Amino acid sequence: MIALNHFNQLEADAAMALLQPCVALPGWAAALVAARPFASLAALHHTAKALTQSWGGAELEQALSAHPRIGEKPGGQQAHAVLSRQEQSAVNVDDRQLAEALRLGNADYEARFGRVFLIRAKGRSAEEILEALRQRLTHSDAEETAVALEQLREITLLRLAGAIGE
Ligand SMILES: NC(=O)NC1=NC(=O)NC1=O
Repeated sequence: MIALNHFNQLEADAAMALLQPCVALPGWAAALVAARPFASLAALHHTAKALTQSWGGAELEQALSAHPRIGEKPGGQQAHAVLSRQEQSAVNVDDRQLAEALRLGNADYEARFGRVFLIRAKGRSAEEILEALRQRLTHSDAEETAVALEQLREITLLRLAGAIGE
């Protein structure tokens, strides 16, 4: 984590590199970097959130390339893989029955919507995630795109909060 005033002063490419693991949408990071300097963390988060409002199906598809399935903790040391593992740390898939239910749920979701099931995993147990997955399977395409985008916004802003602090 770096301080806001340090972020404000970083070279643009270093600032972009810091934001890259938040979401695989370079346009969002570039717009946030261009909006510096920020007078407060609240101003940073206000702008960061505002910049997510224009996201639609295309952005969701692009962003999902950097999100592993729930329950499939990604390998490797790339920043977004490390973050995914941390976010999914509470998803206790040692319970084999639960792990299998998540695996099947992911498969059902992908068959229904044609993309990976995305949920803000931080602070949620595997049971809560499975329940959300089952509930979201009942959504229309439009409803589910909106819900998945909201989860992407939550994950992005949580990662931003982890990258830049006081
Ligand atoms: N498919 C997913 O929902 N992935 C993820 N959710 C998170 O909160 N972090 C992830 O990588």
